[in-house]
Amino acid sequence: MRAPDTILPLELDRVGFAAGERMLLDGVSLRLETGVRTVILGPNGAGKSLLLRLCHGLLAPSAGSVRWSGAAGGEAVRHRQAMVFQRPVLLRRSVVANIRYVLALRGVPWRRRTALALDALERFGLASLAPRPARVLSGGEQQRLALARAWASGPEILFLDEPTSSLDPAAALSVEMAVQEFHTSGTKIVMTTHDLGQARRLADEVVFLSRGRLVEHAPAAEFFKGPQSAQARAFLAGELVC
Ligand SMILES: Nc1ncnc2c1ncn2[C@@H]1O[C@H](COP(=O)(O)OP(=O)(O)OP(=O)(O)O)[C@@H](O)[C@H]1O
Repeated sequence: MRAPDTILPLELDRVGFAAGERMLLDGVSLRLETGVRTVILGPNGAGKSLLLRLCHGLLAPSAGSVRWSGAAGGEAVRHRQAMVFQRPVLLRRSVVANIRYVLALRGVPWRRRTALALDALERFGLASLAPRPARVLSGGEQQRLALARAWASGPEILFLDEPTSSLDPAAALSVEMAVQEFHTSGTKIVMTTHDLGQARRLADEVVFLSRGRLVEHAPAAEFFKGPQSAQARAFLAGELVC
């Protein structure tokens, strides 16, 4: 059961991230609200993954601030988020044990862990694979396991970094359906993708980055119909490559 308070919106205030002399992200101010699916777009190297990692707390900004609403921060905030990567990070354990492990980290009593894990596997069509070693699953199954693991922890916000880029179309579609299921259940979605068809299907709003800067933040329908910036127009036309 989710606590009645919320960690959203997430506010980024003039966030920068530097590597040596190079500003990889610069001056990014952004407010991410609950209820809308946010898709981050931009050419290779624009800073999309960095932005997700900064939001999720895997990296600390070198400038500016990343602030969650109404929550104390630290572990309490981390436990209310989940992140799914392009290639899932799975333990050398069974499918069900991968989920039980995360539940243990979140302090779920051991008696409830198996039932919650099996329920999540069932939801993502993986129940029959529960006893298998996680690492022998196909790429698509591994990604669904990563999603089931995230589901079991009941996140308020789910970050996804190019979750379908190494999957075939059928597996990608099942990931999209899973993302939709999170959204319907009330989890805030923030994802990156290079698949513009997928972005059109999933996005309520688009954050467009280019060369480490936030160029547009707009409702998806507006962005795809008439992007305001030359960079976004070139990107949508397939002309902007960096
Ligand atoms: N920890 C790091 N240290 C130094 N440079 C980094 C680090 N992480 C990313 N970069 C560089 O920062 C830039 C932005 O990287 P990022 O992975 O965020 O881009 P992206 O928009 O996700 O690109 P892609 O679409 O290719 O995945 C790239 O030039 C990358 O090489």
